[in-house]
Amino acid sequence: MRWKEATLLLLISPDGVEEALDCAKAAEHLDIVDVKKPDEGSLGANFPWVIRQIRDTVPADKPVSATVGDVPYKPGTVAQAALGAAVSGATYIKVGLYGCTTPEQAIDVMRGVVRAVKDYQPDAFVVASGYADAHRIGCVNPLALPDIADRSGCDAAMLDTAIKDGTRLFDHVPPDLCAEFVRQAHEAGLRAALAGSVKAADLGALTRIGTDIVGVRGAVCEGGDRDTGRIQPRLVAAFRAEMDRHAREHAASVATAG
Ligand SMILES: O=C[C@H](O)COP(=O)(O)O
Repeated sequence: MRWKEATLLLLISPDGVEEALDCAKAAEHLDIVDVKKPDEGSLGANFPWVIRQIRDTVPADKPVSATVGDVPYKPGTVAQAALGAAVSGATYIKVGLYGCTTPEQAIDVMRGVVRAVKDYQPDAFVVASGYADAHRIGCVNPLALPDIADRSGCDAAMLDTAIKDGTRLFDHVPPDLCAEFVRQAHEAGLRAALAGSVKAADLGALTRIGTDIVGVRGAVCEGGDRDTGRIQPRLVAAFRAEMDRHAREHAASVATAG
């Protein structure tokens, strides 16, 4: 995919084909459609045929991403699953390194994923995801993700939250540490993606620190509820409008400072 420098992209995660249709209605307001199965975890993997149906549902110019799951430390299993997501039509492949307790384990898993996916589709975009609330599940430190992504040949480092209990990205990794995450990712030539019950109120900070992709579900679901609410095209449009407003304000303040 061609990357617009210094632009925050919006990734929205429908839970299946019906919600992907709602994303398609709001296609002009989003950048990436991310297939997941929230009832199987924060980065729960959906079925291959769902990925394929969603690829057929959303406009061809919108990349489809797929989560491979909150994965165990089983590099062969995960590499094979990641290839399955790519064969099913996803061009962004996201892996949640849930069962990796050390950077070495995480690198092991992601090297396998990168090889499996890029042997099949060299321009696929591979994302290594850690968890902002890693301390609650005992997995690898979130700030290790840029180095893990870099050393395994990924395209992006990401953070999400593992436990969706209303706590947000910044509750676990405050903005100054997220800024360090983004800085390290950029220094390694990677993109930085951030998610975790992100709300419109977080967009100012995410914009200022130079985040490349913001991942959202709950904030664009009816009632702000990622489990019982459905994605609403009008909420996607409103969220995008807030992103655009912050982008304009940030550009103006940079121009003034310069
Ligand atoms: O990748 C993005 C996630 O689906 C974020 O979901 P959430 O905003 O409900 O935490």
